[in-house]
Amino acid sequence: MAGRQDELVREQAVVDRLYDRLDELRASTRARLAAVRREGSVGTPQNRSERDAFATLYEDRAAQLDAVEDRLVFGRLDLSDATTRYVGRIGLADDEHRSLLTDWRAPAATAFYRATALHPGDVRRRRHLVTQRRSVTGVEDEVLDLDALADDGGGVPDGDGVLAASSLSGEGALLASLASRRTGRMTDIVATIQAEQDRIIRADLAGALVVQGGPGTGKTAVALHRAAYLLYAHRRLLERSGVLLVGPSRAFLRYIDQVLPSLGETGVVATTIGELVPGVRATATERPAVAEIKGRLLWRDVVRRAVRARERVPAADLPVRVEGHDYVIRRRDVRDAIARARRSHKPHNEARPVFVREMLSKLVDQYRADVDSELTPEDVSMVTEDLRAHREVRVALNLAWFPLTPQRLVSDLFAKPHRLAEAAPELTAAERELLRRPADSPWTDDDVPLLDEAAELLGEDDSLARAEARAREAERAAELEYARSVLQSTGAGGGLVDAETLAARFETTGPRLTTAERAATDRSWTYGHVVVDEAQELSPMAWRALVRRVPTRSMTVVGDVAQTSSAAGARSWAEALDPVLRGSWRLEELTVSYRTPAEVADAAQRMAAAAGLPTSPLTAARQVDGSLELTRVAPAAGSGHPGLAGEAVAQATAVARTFVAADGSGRVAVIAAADRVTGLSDALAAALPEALGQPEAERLLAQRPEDAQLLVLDPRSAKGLEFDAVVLVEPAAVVDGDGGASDLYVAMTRPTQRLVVVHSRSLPEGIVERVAA
Ligand SMILES: Nc1ncnc2c1ncn2[C@@H]1O[C@H](COP(=O)(O)OP(=O)(O)OP(=O)(O)O)[C@@H](O)[C@H]1O
Repeated sequence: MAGRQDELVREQAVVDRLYDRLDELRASTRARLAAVRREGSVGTPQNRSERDAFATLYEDRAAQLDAVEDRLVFGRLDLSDATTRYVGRIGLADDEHRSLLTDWRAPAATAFYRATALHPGDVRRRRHLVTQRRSVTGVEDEVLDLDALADDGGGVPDGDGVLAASSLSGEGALLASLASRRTGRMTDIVATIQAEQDRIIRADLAGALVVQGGPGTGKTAVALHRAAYLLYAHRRLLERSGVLLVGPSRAFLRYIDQVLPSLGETGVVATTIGELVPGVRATATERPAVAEIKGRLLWRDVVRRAVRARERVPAADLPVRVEGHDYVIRRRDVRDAIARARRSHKPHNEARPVFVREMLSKLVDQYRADVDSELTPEDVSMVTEDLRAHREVRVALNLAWFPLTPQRLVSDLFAKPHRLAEAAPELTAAERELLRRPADSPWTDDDVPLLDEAAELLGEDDSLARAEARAREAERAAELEYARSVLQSTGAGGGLVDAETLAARFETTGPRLTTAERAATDRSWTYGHVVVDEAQELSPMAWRALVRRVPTRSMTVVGDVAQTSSAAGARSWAEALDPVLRGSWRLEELTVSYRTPAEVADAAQRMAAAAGLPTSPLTAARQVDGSLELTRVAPAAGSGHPGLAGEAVAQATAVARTFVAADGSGRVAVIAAADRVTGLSDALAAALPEALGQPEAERLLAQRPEDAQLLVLDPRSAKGLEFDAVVLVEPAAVVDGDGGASDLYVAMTRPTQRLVVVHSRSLPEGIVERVAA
């Protein structure tokens, strides 16, 4: 063991040096930040704005340096020119700019993930360093060029050498990471990215890349590491335009929210479809049949027609009397004014001033004809203002060109049957009836793409724009005042620069926000790249809303069409993407399951195949003894299945004893059809004190749902998440639910260690392997 010990000592010296360097950089960044802050808010606005910019820069850098503490360095490459390269979370150099540590995203680190015994390139040996806090606790070597190492007397250190021909890179480190207890938060995989994943992570920025893969193949991990890679490789472009990450739910976004910061990236905007439109928050869930209808692309036309319906020629001419004069709001004039406003090609609300201006000028013409004399410009503006202020005129013009918000437009469509009938003739009466709901109903995820469509066609409400313009004017006046005071106090200005020019130079562009903050509050922001996870759930209308936000179509789309549970989601990528991306997307596939043990993955694959789901091939990376348990319960007499619930609770507490630790690690989920969740949850809570003891029961029951180590949930809520162990209750009932066999596929593939299936009905086909007679 002496060889191995020596290696550990040598590596520890390197690791110490790297952490020392990290500490030095932290200290100097903090010192600079403190110096900038000390200067405070004195000086010209320009000085202040420069200082703010530096403060933000140093704050970001300090946060980045703090975030890389854990496993700062994890790899080493021994190259054929006898040099050594260390790979870690960030790049570090010494004072003379000599590289000490290579950022995992740099081209020089690619070989760490890609070199194989067959194609070693210039790599002779790849070493994985295992560290705990700042100590090196293990090394794992893969010798890629056996001849070269034998020549110079090198070799595989004893202990943890791994097969050079292994298909998994850094197998020991990988398997250790896969078997580790789950914490309820996803961790990065930067030390053990596999070659097929690395190729996707580093793929070109341009175009839409679709990553299809079965459950647990690392799609989410790959999508997040790709976002970090793209920000590194295209920093100038993406820092200005931003990266948008779209996930299926807030709970999911919380599950993954530490991954990017741990990779030193904090500027990504994360959202769900339900939060895509600022000012709207979807809180309700749609019935599947309604979700399917709302997802259809026909809403493109429906929303357009609904907007057009608010630009309308009245049924008859309307006489009005204003300040003693008689006018007629003529149908012909309204028709012409509508045509003129439409020709401006502006969105509805923004084109409204054109319509109003046109109508008022027609009415002034009537006045002119009436008084039969030339009008001075003052006369014209007085008459125009009288007309504009007159209530009846206002009402008539509003009816002809109604200013409205996206919320009002969409809500009216569902609350007023005649509006929907007029705008959506392609829907059947039964479908329209399904959509009907009161005007004040809460928004659902499926409404949001329709609201976005409406916002696009309506544009800003000009009353809002006017209010903003007034606010800007006030701000500008304040700046002008400030500039005057500067001119006075410095004695400058002798005809060379006036207060207004100076004010224009000082003019701020609003509060100083980061790209991410600005992007998140601006509906019309266009991003440099969009990453979509669980993308199979998106409806055609949701795709439209997303594509609108990335005109370059630079996207990473990850998902699994065999796991689709939304009625509006995709069953094939071509069906989902061709209408919006017109064939300009490329497909990659991931096929190794890193999460689910082989026995469980195989059962899930058999079930999915028997149910006809469009699965990708799936090979499990590891075997775990006893990972699949099937428990049949006899249906109990009387109402419901108390026997089933009782057994589920007993199994859940038993696995909790094995997997849930008091230090907060370990996660166990009971997954059941949605209508059983509350009952099972109550039964489990009631059983805990006796099963696990009062203190442990209290500890577990006090946990917030998002941190719960033992919880009951339905398959849809479990999507994208993982647990050490899962107790799956009555799979046949899961298949009977809205998500069908896809939901069961999701439920079966959540555990990293053990799946316990408790059932009273027959198991869906495939779960049990049929042995040929
Ligand atoms: N190269 C790797 N090294 C270590 N762990 C990995 C690697 N690839 C994936 N994993 C782990 O495998 C698990 C599954 O990954 P992930 O959640 O990204 O899969 P997924 O394909 O998105 O799954 P699902 O389809 O169920 O949403 C995670 O715990 C992830 O950290």
